[in-house]
Amino acid sequence: MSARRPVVGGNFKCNGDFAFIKTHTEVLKTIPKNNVEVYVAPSAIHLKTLADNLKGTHIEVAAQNVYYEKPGAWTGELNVEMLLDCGLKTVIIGHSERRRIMGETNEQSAKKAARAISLGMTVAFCIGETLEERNAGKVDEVNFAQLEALRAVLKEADWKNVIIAYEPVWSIGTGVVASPEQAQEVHASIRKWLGEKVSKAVADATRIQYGGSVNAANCAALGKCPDIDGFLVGGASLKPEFVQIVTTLGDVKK
Ligand SMILES: O=C(CO)COP(=O)(O)O
Repeated sequence: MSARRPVVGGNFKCNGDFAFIKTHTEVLKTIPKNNVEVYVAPSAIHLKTLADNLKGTHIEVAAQNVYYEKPGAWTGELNVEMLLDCGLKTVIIGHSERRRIMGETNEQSAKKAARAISLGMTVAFCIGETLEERNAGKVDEVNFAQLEALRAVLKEADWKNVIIAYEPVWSIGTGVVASPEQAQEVHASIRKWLGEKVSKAVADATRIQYGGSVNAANCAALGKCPDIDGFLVGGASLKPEFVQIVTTLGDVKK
């Protein structure tokens, strides 16, 4: 067994209402307390309600995004202090939907991560290539550029607060999951990059989640890969299937 604790995140994205949050709370409470760390990220408007609902359980609530500035005149944004005030410890940063739809750059994503980490939060930092980039043989180039922006703003000690989420854009919400071989290959090169650019200790300790069309049927094969430490789940995290994904990962990582 790896020394890295498996970790599964559920990214609800821009879905759900308060009635859903209420019924899904009961589903989430059935997640077994095993060797897997679990966080779920509802929309900003549902954060406090879900955090209150899950208080005292082993399921952590995380945010999907945060701004990189201190509190101030930033209409429409949330700052790190607000997330902490909500009792949150983890925030997803740099999801491909933010990068590609909202136009967030590598540098902006890195600044968000740095500020969250400087105030003690853990960051699930998303990276990943498009199909066009993969077909052009640029998988490492794209992922390493996204990671390099993060490396540039962190000290070595900060990496203990980083989870990397490798989410190939072509696999997100498409039903086209990366094969275990494809995912393992990229996870291994990310770990090698960490070893070369940060340190061997950080490479060994940093958890790398796979994200993109993960479901109850494909998670066991992915979870058996040595460099896949867990998943960031989108669509399936809105369903009872999410419980099964956590259970299965716990079993394959025993
Ligand atoms: O983007 C994702 C998680 O952040 C993955 O989404 P899907 O699991 O719906 O493909």
